[in-house]
Amino acid sequence: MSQLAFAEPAISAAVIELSGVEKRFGSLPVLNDISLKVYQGEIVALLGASGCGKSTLLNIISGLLPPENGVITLQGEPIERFRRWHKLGYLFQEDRLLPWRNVRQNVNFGLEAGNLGREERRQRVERVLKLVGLEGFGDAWPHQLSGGMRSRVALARSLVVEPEILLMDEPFSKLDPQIRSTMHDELLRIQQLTNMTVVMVTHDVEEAVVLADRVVILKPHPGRIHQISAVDLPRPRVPTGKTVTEQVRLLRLEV
Ligand SMILES: Nc1ncnc2c1ncn2[C@@H]1O[C@H](COP(=O)(O)OP(=O)(O)OP(=O)(O)O)[C@@H](O)[C@H]1O
Repeated sequence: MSQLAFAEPAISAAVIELSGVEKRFGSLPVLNDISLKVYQGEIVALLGASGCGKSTLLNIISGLLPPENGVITLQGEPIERFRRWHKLGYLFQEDRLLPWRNVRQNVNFGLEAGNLGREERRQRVERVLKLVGLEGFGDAWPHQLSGGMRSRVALARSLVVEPEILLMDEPFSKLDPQIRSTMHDELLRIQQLTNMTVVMVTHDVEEAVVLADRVVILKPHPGRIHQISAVDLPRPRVPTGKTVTEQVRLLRLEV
């Protein structure tokens, strides 16, 4: 792992670029001078102690929350001009499934803000259900599903828009370790297929090392970038493997 602060990969133009981003809530400064570039097909983990502003930063990248200062561009467009509904997927900590809708209808929810025709929507939903391993479960209801399956439905709903950027806020943190690990594999498989750019929030160092190409470590009061580390281990990364354990130890010293 490169311990160089602000290490950046030598690849194409940034898909996400933040420059001098600041955020306050009332008199509380939450983010201070955040500058970061994320490149096509990268998985970047935002890692840090509770309250350091990880979720706030993700919400700013998504355009849900305006910053006080700073510039944000997505694929070179100012964020307010970025056509969010079909380029950006957002996966939350809770699966947020609607209990009165079956699996297919929950996934279709991701498309309802757009202007695709009924047949195109139907095909996309079926395609994405297959992609996440839920083929044949379209008619099931949320209450009939295990935690892992619910998590797959939420992932499908965020992928059905075929996003170029996927933002994830600790989506697997409530799953038990075995299912969590399966979801990590699934995410990596889908990312390889689609070459999506992924920014994920986590407070789990091991999750960051297993999934990310780069780990951005934030420190609190106010939230700021402390270090950016490239994780250049081969995949698949085994959480209990020697190299991963060593990286986890090194990053833990920084968090
Ligand atoms: N809507 C809000 N209004 C006021 N303060 C807020 C709001 N949202 C977040 N904060 C505060 O901003 C700070 C950063 O919160 P944020 O949720 O971004 O941190 P985090 O690193 O994601 O934390 P956690 O790991 O616990 O989810 C915290 O002090 C929090 O209390």
